[in-house]
Amino acid sequence: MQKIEINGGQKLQGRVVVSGAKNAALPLLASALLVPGKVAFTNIPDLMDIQSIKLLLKDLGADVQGHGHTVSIDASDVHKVAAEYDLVRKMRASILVLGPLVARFGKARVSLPGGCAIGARPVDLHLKGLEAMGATIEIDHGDIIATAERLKGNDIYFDIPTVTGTENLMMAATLARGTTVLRNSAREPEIMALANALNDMGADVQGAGTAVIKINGVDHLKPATIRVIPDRIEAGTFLVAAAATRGDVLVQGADPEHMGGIINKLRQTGTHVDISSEGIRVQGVENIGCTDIKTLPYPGFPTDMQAQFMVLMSLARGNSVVHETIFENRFIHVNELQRMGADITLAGGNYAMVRGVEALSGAQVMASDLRASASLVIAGLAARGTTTINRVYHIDRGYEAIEKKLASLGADIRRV
Ligand SMILES: CC(=O)N[C@H]1[C@@H](OP(=O)(O)OP(=O)(O)OC[C@H]2O[C@@H](n3ccc(=O)[nH]c3=O)[C@H](O)[C@@H]2O)O[C@H](CO)[C@@H](O)[C@@H]1O
Ligand SMILES: C=C(OP(=O)(O)O)C(=O)O
Repeated sequence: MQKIEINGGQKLQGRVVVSGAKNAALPLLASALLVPGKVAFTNIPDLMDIQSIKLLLKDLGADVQGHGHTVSIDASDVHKVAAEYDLVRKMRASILVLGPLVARFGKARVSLPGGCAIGARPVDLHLKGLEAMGATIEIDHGDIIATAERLKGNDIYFDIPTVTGTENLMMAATLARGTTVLRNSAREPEIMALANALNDMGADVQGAGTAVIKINGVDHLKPATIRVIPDRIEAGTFLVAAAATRGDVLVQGADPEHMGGIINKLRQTGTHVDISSEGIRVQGVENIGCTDIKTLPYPGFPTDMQAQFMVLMSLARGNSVVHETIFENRFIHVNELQRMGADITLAGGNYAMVRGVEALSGAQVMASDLRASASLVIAGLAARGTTTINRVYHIDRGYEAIEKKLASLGADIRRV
């Protein structure tokens, strides 16, 4: 099993180009199932999760072409509506094929995603929404079976703003009869990107990016060419890595409009953040200030940046409180950071108290999930000595060529 080895202590310096967003690309690729024709995508990130969804779409009978950053999907000849357990278990976002399949083909069978390291992550709100649109839902031997001759528009209220739930229902509603209104929708930039793409395909989606999304159903969607937005979490990870190593990095192509929560917190630590037409530049400071973090749905501080930010707080002067409100078990990185000398106490109720230390020290650590892995990489970059991160496959789900990008900024990092 591959590991990443880092000799810490180098200040990151230079420029790095942000990749396309994983969490935008996954629903966009799934949305191609709605179209009887070829949909072309550019700026697709080269990641394991993208390989997983391409395999799933191929298995359903879609013609999937291209590699690297350009992919086309032609779902004219889809002959199978079942997403198998082996594909779904590798990537929870496989649930995103449920809405498109039932909307276009009247039936879908998708293995129920299990819990994962960061929490139980139920999909009940996806299923209730589809039921409200007239689908019959059964759970059979661990699979969700959804059937509907044609979905019907309805007024749907999400108990919790769910990102993939909003995306699934928005996609399903494009081909439903009549109007669907989604209330208390998630407002993440990836949802607006999906709505724009669906509209380019001939759908009528209004209000994405706000809590109320209105979708007037149409009979067919048509091919289009879609560019994936920049990855705000990858960009944020590089910015935090620059701040933690007291470096100076420009993340080219990062969209500051999508990153208000992250930029605000970086500035509260005293880190210099400059926004220009090229992207976002961070200049780290010796005396990193402490700040409290509470993860919230967008536009609040993203849970997908919590682990990385905790490393910065571990190096700050003073104490910070980190409150994770989205997932019930997203502190698995804490044990590993403690092994590197971080002073963090879990206070229950999803609170962590972080007392800043002078320096972290390199150690053997274990990655447990995607963003936990990113936090260990940042810790390794800032630490004194050598850090070896085991189970590094988690990071390949969501970071394109991470060690190459970091090496280009002067990090002493390699895969072994
Ligand atoms: C592929 C993708 O885009 N993944 C992102 C997406 O995941 P994902 O879409 O899975 O996360 P959700 O927004 O659905 O989850 C938010 C909260 O709602 C709960 N919930 C969700 C659905 C449901 O039917 N019932 C329910 O109770 C979840 O357990 C969680 O506590 O948003 C998360 C929150 O920003 C991010 O961490 C993930 O990176
Ligand atoms: C939790 C994440 O992804 P997923 O929802 O695909 O598990 C993430 O991107 O941090």
